[in-house]
Amino acid sequence: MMAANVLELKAVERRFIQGTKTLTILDGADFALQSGEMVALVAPSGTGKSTLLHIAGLLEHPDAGDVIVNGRPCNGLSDDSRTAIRRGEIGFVYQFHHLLPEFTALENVMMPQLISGLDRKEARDRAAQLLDYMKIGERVHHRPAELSGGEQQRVAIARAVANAPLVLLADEPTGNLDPVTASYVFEALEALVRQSGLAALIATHNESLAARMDRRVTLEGGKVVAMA
Ligand SMILES: Nc1ncnc2c1ncn2[C@@H]1O[C@H](COP(=O)(O)OP(=O)(O)OP(=O)(O)O)[C@@H](O)[C@H]1O
Repeated sequence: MMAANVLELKAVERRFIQGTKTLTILDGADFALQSGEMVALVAPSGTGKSTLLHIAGLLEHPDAGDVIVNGRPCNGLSDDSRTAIRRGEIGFVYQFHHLLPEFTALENVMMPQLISGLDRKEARDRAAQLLDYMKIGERVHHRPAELSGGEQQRVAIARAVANAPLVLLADEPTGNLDPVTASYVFEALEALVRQSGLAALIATHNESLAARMDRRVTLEGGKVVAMA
């Protein structure tokens, strides 16, 4: 049996008006991500990787086409329903960690779970477990500014998966790190994805990390195409 598609993009279009020009960034982009799969999105700067991830993560609407999360077409849904799907099914990791500076690592990972209605004890236990898994165990009570760049990113990854999403979308998650730290953070991310059966679409400029994923796609003429 084929694995289920947890995320699909169907004929997605996205244009931006810049001055008098219209930039066509996505032009009939189709893509499908199966559960348990790790896919690298590798494309030159400015071709639309972030745009595609934002649309896939229901942070932006496409101009045409649809995003289907776990079999559910999302474009026609209300903002509240899209937000509920985003919070429950999708985790996002950015190049810069975007952790809340006044909260500890543990509290940062608890936050999305508390917003989803989990009680403090459950949220704390799961956060501690995830941080342990990401090898932050000893530093859970540190604030982001007291953590290294690699540690901050590992906390951001733990936070992204705190609500046990189906899909993890990451926009250059190691882009801000030196190669050794990038590789270490990626290893932790990979282990987490493999262990949880999560599906991940990861934009990266790092060829050696891309080579470790199940497949690689790029953007050409506004479409998603397979890479060798
Ligand atoms: N809100 C916006 N308004 C106008 N133009 C935009 C907007 N967002 C993105 N663009 C343009 O769309 C193009 C694609 O941007 P995007 O950020 O998706 O590229 P990217 O492939 O992620 O680039 P990078 O690798 O540099 O992050 C760029 O030319 C950008 O200037």
